[in-house]
Amino acid sequence: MSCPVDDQTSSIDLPVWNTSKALSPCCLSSLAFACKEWGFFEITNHGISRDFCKKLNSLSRHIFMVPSQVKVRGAGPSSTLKTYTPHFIASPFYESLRVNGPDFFTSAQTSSQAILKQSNPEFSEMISEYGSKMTDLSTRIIEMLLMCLGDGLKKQLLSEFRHCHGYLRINNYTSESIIKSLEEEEEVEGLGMHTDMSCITIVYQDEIGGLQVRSKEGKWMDINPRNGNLVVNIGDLMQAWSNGKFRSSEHRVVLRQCSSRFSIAFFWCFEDKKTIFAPSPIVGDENLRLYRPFLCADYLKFRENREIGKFEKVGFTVQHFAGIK
Ligand SMILES: O=C(O)CCC(=O)C(=O)O
Ligand SMILES: [Fe+2]
Repeated sequence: MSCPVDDQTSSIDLPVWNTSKALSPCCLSSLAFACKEWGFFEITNHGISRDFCKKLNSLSRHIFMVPSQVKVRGAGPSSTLKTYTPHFIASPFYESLRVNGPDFFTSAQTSSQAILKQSNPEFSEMISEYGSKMTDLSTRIIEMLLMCLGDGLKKQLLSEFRHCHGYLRINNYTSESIIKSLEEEEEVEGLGMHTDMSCITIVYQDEIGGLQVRSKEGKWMDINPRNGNLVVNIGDLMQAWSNGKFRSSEHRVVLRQCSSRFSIAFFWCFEDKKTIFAPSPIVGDENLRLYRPFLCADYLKFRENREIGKFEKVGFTVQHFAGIK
């Protein structure tokens, strides 16, 4: 994983949804196309300013700066609490802090208290605001996706998502010594190829960039959101629920010659006890189902247990778990 990456990449122009405007039929069809082809699109006018993210970055940095043993000890056994993911789990260059909704404030207080040995109300307030904005956005994104699937489906199927819940991962990528030794064009994987286990994920990444999506042909494409846009991607649960109408794409993060990178990923997921089974109006009259029904919690367990120490490595996706072939 620490080997330099040497693929040739190009960047991809994703459609941008201006969430403060009414959705035109043309915008809806380009979003529908992007969700099928790439499983990725961007959103703008999302209510999160650059200054807000910079401030959150600097507050998070205080937590990440704590010595490694203190963070691991403070967050408790990561296998049970999953609060803090230290370096060398997903990659040598990656660590992350998880904050659970719906009460983001309390969860952030607990995490910061456990690691810093004192609460950090400013951090918790900001996380709470971020979490609640992401929750609202997720609901609207799901509505938009249902509209992409066909006329009238939003009304018919929205209740399927009524028990969704969200959590955040604050991601810190650092690798100063290795990154500094890289040649100008060289890259390393900060987070290896994976698919997300969510319905949808909303990602803020700082100006360093590095997020890439893998095309159907296996080519890595850079995602460089402009003007502070957030990136949205389809996760495995949505791919299965939509009977493959939306694609949960493999993606990764590459690091170039820089000392650190900051991102926040918000995962919007079905409740653990939901049975994922594509509704008939989506599957259509031919009834060609691509996935057998499965319990959401069972899929999460499958992913977690099959990848001891490997985080969200691809190779075990919803296709392997529930795909009908
Ligand atoms: O850091 C990023 O930009 C993306 C992170 C990601 O893919 C994830 O946390 O699942
Ligand atoms: Fe991801």
